[in-house]
Amino acid sequence: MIHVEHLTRSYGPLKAVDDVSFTIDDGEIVGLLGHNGAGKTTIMKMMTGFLEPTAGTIRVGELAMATDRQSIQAMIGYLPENCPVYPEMTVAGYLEYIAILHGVTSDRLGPLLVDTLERTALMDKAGQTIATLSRGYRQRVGVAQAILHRPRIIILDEPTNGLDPTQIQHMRGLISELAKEATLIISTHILQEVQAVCDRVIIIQHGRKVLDARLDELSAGQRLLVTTDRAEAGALLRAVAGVSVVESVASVDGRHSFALSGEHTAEALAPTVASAITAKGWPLYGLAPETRNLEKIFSEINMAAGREQ
Ligand SMILES: Nc1ncnc2c1ncn2[C@@H]1O[C@H](COP(=O)(O)OP(=O)(O)OP(=O)(O)O)[C@@H](O)[C@H]1O
Repeated sequence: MIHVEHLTRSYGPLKAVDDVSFTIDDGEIVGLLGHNGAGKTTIMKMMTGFLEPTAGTIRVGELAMATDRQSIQAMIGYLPENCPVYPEMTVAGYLEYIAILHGVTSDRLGPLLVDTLERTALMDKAGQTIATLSRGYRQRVGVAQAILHRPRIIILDEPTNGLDPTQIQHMRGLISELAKEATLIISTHILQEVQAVCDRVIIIQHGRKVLDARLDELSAGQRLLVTTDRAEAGALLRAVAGVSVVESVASVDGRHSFALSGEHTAEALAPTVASAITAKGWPLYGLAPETRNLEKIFSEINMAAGREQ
């Protein structure tokens, strides 16, 4: 379990991270989502113990970053932004060097290396100099060095940045594999990335946490969407018991859709609304809870931020 409490980091007058708190359970895949400059990298650098917070605390289990930094770092695998690797070394040479830095003993070195090269599909590049690898393969080397010592927590800063669609697919597959055995925290400014691999999202905007939700909660029903062929259905729906707001949301090809909300959930409203429409003899083309997807929330948050500025 990772506890981040009131985390704040200033660079001179700029508050890059501003009073951010969250808890991450073992085994979760959490996406830190935000635009460039939102503060994601700064949060990750503090979570990996490479940057001191201006205020706030980070705890991993019973350990506190302020007092047990090295023990926490031994549990973490970190792919920093832009994947810094030594280009003049071979893939295997570099990974061996990283293993030694992690204190891996010589008897464990061989099996760990082979396993890591296999998991990251780098086996046939093991003897190749890193400088001669494509961006996608270099990124895999970055992930390989992060997972080499079998960390319980893996923190990847923009792991798909600069990759082509095939490489992105491979990286997503690798992330899903890694998630079977570790807690994963991934930063990205790409919404689809979160939707593809994460089970929870934390949106960061101007250094502040503006949303923290599980993706399955975000797709839970909210308003009830009703579609019939009568524009005047709005008035009828307003009179249905339990409905307090009716918004006309679409009129296409003679079909009119309304979004209803009120004191009851969309599911609870549905039977009464269906009866009201069918009692009139009107066709009911659609009756379903509206899904509040991440895309909509992200754009609402961005629009709100635009109004603030
Ligand atoms: N060492 C530094 N000195 C001064 N300002 C910094 C420093 N590092 C980051 N910043 C500023 O802090 C803010 C947050 O940066 P950060 O790199 O954490 O954001 P980010 O969300 O990771 O963005 P990106 O996706 O572009 O990496 C930005 O305004 C950035 O310019």
